[in-house]
Amino acid sequence: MRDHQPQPVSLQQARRLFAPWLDAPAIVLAVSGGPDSVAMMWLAARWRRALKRGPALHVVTVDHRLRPASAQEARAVKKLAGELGLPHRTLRWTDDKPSSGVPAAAREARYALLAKAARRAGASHVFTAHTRDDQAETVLMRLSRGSGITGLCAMAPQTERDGIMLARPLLEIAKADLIATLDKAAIDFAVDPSNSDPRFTRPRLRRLMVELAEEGCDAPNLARLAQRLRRADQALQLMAEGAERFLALTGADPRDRRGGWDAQGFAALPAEIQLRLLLRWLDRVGIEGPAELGKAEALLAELTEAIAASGKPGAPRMRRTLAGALVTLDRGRLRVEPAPPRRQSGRGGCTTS
Ligand SMILES: Nc1ncnc2c1ncn2[C@@H]1O[C@H](COP(=O)(O)OP(=O)(O)OP(=O)(O)O)[C@@H](O)[C@H]1O
Repeated sequence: MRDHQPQPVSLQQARRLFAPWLDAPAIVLAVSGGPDSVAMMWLAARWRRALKRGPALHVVTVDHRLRPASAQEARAVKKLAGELGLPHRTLRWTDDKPSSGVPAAAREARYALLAKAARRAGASHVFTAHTRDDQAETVLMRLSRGSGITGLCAMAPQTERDGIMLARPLLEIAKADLIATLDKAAIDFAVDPSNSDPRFTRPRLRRLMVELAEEGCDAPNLARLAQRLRRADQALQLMAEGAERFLALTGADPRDRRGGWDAQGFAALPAEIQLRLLLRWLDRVGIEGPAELGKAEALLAELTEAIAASGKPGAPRMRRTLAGALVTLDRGRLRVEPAPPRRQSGRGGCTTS
């Protein structure tokens, strides 16, 4: 294992990290009171002060009211934001809490509140303080669920939600460096006990990572894997778009009853591109949300066999439903259409989903 010697993040480094957002009109900093987001607030405030121009910064804390200390933590963030000359708002999660899946519901509510706060502040972006360690944990979590290439890309540096860009400027920074930054500046932060509660997956993975790191499977390597896969994923996505335009030349779009793609042309594409096209059309046409990767792979394997056999006499037609879409192979044409409504009883016999 290569030991990482924690280093405070310098102003010069902060300038490089935040530079892509220099021309944003305003930015909401999502600050929970934990070390990562407090360090982000401190660094962004120094960056903004040194610039003497750039986006207006607004600090927002969401009080989920799940722990007795949460209101006090929000007040501590407000106090520090004030000392740094930044406006601060606390938004409370007032919805009824679900009986299960509280962390996921809290996350969903948090992002909705942050997007609302951004719109109100005229901000184009919300910054969260996800670190390289969070990225590595996400990769491990996805690995343990058998994710494919796209899933293993883990968190993107920037994504869009409800017209607001969610940016993660610290995704390449080690958590230990952010803590060293706060230590050096003598700034206090909150410690959320649920971050080490073994009932949750992430804390368990965090513990596991200490052992994995001994074998070289450490946060820098896992985060690097995510970065490399993101590059590959983007390239494959472009190839899939090109292949789709090419297939469109061989027939109408796959929803068209009289058209559809030329099945042999589809089968000649690399398997990964076929899979991406299938997933894309299932998503566009189906009404049940994205198809599961494993199910789409199984369907593609069946299609590949059926297309190979389709030139032979007596080759059967193929009809399968998945994720609310109907995939058919008939007389050399491949179609993906909305699935007809399901029959209440009886044996349909052609359902893959
Ligand atoms: N209650 C909250 N209010 C505002 N922003 C939050 C809140 N919880 C999380 N965030 C944002 O989402 C990011 C990731 O959340 P996560 O739960 O992983 O971090 P955390 O445990 O709150 O600690 P830290 O602040 O050290 O990241 C945070 O860095 C922060 O930017």
